[in-house]
Amino acid sequence: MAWTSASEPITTALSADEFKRRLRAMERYYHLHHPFQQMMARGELNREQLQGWVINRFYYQASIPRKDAALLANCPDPAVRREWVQRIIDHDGRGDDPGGIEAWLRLGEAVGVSRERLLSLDEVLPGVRFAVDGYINFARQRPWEEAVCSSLTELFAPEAHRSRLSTWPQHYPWVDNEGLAYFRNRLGQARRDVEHGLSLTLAHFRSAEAQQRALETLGFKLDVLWSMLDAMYLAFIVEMPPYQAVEDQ
Ligand SMILES: O=C(O)c1cc(C(=O)O)c2c(n1)C(=O)C(=O)c1cc(C(=O)O)[nH]c1-2
Repeated sequence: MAWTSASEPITTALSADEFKRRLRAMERYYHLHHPFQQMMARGELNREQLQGWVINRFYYQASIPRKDAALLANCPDPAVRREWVQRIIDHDGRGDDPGGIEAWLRLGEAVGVSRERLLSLDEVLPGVRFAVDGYINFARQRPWEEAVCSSLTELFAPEAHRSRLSTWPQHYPWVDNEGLAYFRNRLGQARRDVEHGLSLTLAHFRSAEAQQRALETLGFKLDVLWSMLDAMYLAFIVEMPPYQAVEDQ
């Protein structure tokens, strides 16, 4: 895998600063750099392609609280749970706050996809489903500290949200600006999440072996995000959705 061969194995325990630097260096493989997102930022997606991204990414959004609930179920530390539970509330909402999943449904409406169509999950590509389910299952099966570490791609997410906020109004003026609230809301939430996730990762991955495992865990998560976009690229850009060859016969 690209991110493993590009990264020297850790053989002696790194200082916190050096370990953080190594985690941040994984940004090079973040999905922001995937050709699909590059096309999105350059305004090269047509309406159906942008809609396809919103429809498929909805499966990720809808699955994040289930992933976080799996982490909580594995975590015996009430202090960690007390903070981590906020992530579920951010997505599901509470009281007057409708939450991130609702914000994504509004993003769907802003790009011309009804909430019924998003909620049905009927158009989620199998590759996207497998990648996202892989993330949920990882949180179910692995120690909670690794699930914490796997969320650290959020270190890099604010740049992705900022890019969409600055490029969409210019390139996709037909998208209602109100619909971009999801990206605006995540800027603050991701910063807070990352501080918590990073401090837990620094505290729990101290030996060389553990730090190496942390890099590999972050690499696994990069794979999840990249694979989702590979599936979308094949279906919407190459125009080779699953089973098309069979159906064309
Ligand atoms: O739009 C993006 O590029 C992006 C990336 C990520 C990420 O890096 O996992 C998340 C999000 N958005 C996001 O909105 C979100 O709520 C979120 C939660 C998590 C996580 O792993 O717990 N990642 C992300």
